[in-house]
Amino acid sequence: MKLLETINDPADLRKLPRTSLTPLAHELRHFLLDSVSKTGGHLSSNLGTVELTIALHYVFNTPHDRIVWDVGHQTYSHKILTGRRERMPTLRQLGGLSGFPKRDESIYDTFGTAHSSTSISAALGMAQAAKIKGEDRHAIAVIGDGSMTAGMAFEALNNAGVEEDLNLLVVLNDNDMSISPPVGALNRYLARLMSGQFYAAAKNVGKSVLPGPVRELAKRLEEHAKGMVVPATMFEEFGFNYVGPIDGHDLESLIPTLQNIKKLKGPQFLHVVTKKGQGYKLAEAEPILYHGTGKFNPNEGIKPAAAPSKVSYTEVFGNWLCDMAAVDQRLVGITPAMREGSGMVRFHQQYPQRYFDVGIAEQHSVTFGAGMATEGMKPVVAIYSTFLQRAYDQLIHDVALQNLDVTFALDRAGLVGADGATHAGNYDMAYLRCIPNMIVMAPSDENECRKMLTTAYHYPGPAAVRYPRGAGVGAAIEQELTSLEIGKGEIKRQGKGIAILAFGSMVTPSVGAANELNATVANMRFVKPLDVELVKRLANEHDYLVTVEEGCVMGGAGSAVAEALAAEGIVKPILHLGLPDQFIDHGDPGMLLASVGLDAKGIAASIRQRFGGGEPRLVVNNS
Ligand SMILES: Cc1ncc(C[n+]2csc(CCOP(=O)(O)OP(=O)(O)O)c2C)c(N)n1
Ligand SMILES: CC(=O)[C@@H](O)[C@H](O)COP(=O)(O)O
Ligand SMILES: [Mg+2]
Repeated sequence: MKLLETINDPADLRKLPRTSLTPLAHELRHFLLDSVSKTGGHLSSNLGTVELTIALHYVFNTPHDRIVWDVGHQTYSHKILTGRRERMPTLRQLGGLSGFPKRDESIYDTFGTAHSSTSISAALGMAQAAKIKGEDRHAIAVIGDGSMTAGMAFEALNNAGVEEDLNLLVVLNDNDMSISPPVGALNRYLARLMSGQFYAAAKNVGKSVLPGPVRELAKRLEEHAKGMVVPATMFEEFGFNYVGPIDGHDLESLIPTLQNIKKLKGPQFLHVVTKKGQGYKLAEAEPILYHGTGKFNPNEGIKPAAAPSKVSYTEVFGNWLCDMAAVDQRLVGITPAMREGSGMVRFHQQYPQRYFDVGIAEQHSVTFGAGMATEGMKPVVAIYSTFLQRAYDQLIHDVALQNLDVTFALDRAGLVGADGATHAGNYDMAYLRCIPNMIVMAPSDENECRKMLTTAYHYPGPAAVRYPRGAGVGAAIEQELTSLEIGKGEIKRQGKGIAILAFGSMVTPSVGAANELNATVANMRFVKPLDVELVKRLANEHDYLVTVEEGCVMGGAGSAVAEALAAEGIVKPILHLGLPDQFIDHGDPGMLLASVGLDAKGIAASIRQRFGGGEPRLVVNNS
């Protein structure tokens, strides 16, 4: 029987002799590769945290001691060791295991994560609560070097370092990578720590656990060896006891170091060095490619896809960015650490001086763009809808209130599929349309996306284009950089009785539904400014109105239509279709949309259910 199969929870792991842990790590890594290659998922980060996960569960008394995993995309080993091994084939699928920690999935998932840089705050909260309640437990935050760049992580360090009697451990998992290569001064600083202070682990742990005279001797020897007094690390200045860097793949250093740290009081900081993709040569060589994978054959590795028939919206944006940059020197492209996902690789290559990866720092990315705009630059902030949530005040206070000319390219708008509720871009239409000065667009196809980006770019104030993950409908894309008339929608299909006012990705399924019902479909294009003339006309010419959007119904584009009707004093039966007031878990995007009635069939069914059944003027199937 394999070692891994004997472990159904960490208590089983803790019964193993130390000598079994290295073979266990080997089995676990093999299992991970095999499993992720069948389901897809975040491979390279998980391969890099195998030993760290084993060591943490081996040394600490989980779940009594709390581990909070930052981002949580590296928790597959943790899931496997905490009773979920057999469910790994369901990873990120409808009804299956989440790709991130979830409190309702396991008692070992102490805190839900997926947006980065929250772990230190959450673990500090847990440690503080334990102190108040008089409970003796450790709280451990495991955070990557990329996630460490976010302001929130430093807010938490600043708060934690003065709490001298808290059992808080921050483990910095430094693999010298974010999704793409890490950026900024922190990365340079960590590299300096790594190059100069490998002896420090022994120093700091030793200092704290050795008796006084021995400690003094050790200190003198160490200073003698270096010929200088070592300056405190930044983390020590924050009030942490800094230990490291140590090799995060060497269980022989990880386990004793953690055992020693466990005995210490007060905020501890352990710096471990790991390799993204460790143990799978292809992922080690190309950690970006293997950061998030689909299914692949592990013997062959990920193969370049045969030329896809449709381009993704991300590519539409990336191509537009390069084309617009070619004709306007003022254009600058900004990404908070999502170069690949946002389609900016080619822009980075072609315009390195005008490309800015600011790290995982969404708030900063927005205000940085605002600053550029004050000087006459034309910033384009490319950001996932879900991550812009982080920068809401910056959007209002720094951009919109000053009516600054910043273009927002909001990728991953709507349901995203395998990443689930944490990454879904469900709220942007609601949270953007209420901000004065903003204009907000949602394309129904790829060509319209390009035109909307141009429209947003030329609009001399804040403007957002929100487009979904993945491919569009396969529309031909014109190469010209042309704008749309602001605030104007179009009739896509003329019918009778029912008018469907559709936004963005919902135009195509609405046409499908309208074909069944002989309804009119309007592609509204603008969430803001809304085409009020079109709304009035549709209301006058039809008996029933339906709004459809891939965004939250509450406060979204449909609400804008209802508000416009009310303002005009028009009373009409109206049905709002969109994402319900609930979080929607991971799964296949098409299935998820169908599950909330946002495919053609579901839209038609909802309309029938609401307006059918004897309503005299409803016209169905009479085309
Ligand atoms: C707030 C936020 N912004 C961006 C992301 C996207 N993202 C997920 S993992 C990741 C890189 C994290 O790097 P690191 O913490 O070093 O972990 P590693 O992947 O190297 O293990 C990024 C940018 C996110 N999850 N949350
Ligand atoms: C963990 C994380 O936040 C990212 O890796 C995210 O999963 C990327 O999503 P996309 O695959 O949509 O770029
Ligand atoms: Mg990293």
